[in-house]
Amino acid sequence: MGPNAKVVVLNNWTSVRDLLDLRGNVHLAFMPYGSQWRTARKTVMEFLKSSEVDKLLPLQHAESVQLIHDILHNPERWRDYSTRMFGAVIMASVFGIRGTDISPEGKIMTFFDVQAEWSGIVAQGAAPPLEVFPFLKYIPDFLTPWKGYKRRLADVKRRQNKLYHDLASEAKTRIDSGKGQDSFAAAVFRNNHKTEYSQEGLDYLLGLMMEAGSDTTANVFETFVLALATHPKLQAQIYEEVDRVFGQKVMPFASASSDDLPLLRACFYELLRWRPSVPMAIPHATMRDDFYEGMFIPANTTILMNSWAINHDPDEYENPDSFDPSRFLKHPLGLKSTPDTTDKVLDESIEDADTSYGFRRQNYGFGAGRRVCAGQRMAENSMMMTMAKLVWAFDVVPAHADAQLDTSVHAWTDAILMTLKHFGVRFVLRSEDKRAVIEGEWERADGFLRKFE
Ligand code: HEM
Repeated sequence: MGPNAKVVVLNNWTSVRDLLDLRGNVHLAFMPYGSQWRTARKTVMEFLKSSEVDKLLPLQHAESVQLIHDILHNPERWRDYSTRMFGAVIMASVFGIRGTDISPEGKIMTFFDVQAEWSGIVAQGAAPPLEVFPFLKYIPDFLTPWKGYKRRLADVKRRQNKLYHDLASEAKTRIDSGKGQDSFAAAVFRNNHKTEYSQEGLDYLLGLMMEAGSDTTANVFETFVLALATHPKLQAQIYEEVDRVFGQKVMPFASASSDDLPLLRACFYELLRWRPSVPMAIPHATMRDDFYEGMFIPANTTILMNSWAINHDPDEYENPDSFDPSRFLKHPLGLKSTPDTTDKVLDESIEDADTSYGFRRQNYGFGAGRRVCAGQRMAENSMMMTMAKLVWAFDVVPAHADAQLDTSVHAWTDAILMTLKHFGVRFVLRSEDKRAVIEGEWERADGFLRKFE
């Protein structure tokens, strides 16, 4: 909760547009909106703008080849490999370091471990509501339901800081020795005479990219695997599309610009709508007093954007709880009708909002307002690359033919970042010829990825 213990939950897209996108007088609870944030956002946007991010496609291709090769050889560990892959794309592009290790002590798994712990600690209801009941701080820790909360928070923060610091130091040493010159870290170190980040600021800025870009994307990919296993007819249609474009002899190289894969792209949009991995986005907070539709919202009120409710609004989406990518083939925003666009003054500055639909965003899975996800294009490239290869290589089926896989909300953990609980799937190689193609591509990919060692 915000410092004044007040919370406003935005449950429809028009209130998100009005309060976050058009007024923009809010900031993120975790890093106040101010000059420090503006500098960081500018640095991050420079690296994540489409023209720069598309240069990472060969890396995303090579890493996704490794993912498919890993699944082919050891399908039981597919989730470890998916975690590794999305972490490794950020490690290589941000720090210039290759991430191959999937042992629990390796950098990527340590990162995911710390991240899961942090996400659990800050989840709604897991932290003591000290702003509402200040007397709680006088109650001995062992008598509260949040027993050990402070110690756990301090411990996770210490582990996180150490990990970020170690990664930044390793990147610096490599960059000083002439390696990793085109990484985000190298650009940040080169320009630091202008931006003047402290050591802690640098560690945090680089760590933030890892935090923001890896498990979010891994979660969406894992949801795709579940969607394939539970929608065999749809899977056959996606395979048909991928096969038509790439054929049998090469592994797909797909990206956000692949206009010849409309169904695959629709799957990406539908995954973000159906099961948004950050269902309440990141808490924002108002900087000053405000009025909205007759309501007074004092400064320092926490603003929660309920992407889940927006994405499942039955007035806007046909059968909102069904996974149905075709809705995005019928309507660019996946809607059953066009929302009213006439009542609001439009502001040309909103990124990624479609003016033809009254500044409604294409989807709300990436948040909204000034703090909207900076990595949307990078996420779409990574997802298109991996989804196309997965479908090209394997038929994804439930582990037990007669078992019904759960796709209800109960199949996910309840935390800031929704993660799928265990579910059983098998990956059936589509043809023996493809095994040889995968092995050949893997050799080339491994050669490419060696430059990050
Ligand atoms: C499908 C995958 C992804 C999802 C669902 C996602 C979702 C989000 C959400 C919900 C936010 C908070 C927005 C808000 O508060 O309104 C966010 C912020 C952010 N995301 Fe993503 N994200 C994804 C991938 C990425 C990638 C690949 C990167 C690249 C490193 C990235 C970088 C960022 C950054 C830097 C921010 C913070 C922006 C700021 O505070 O100014 N994200 N993301």
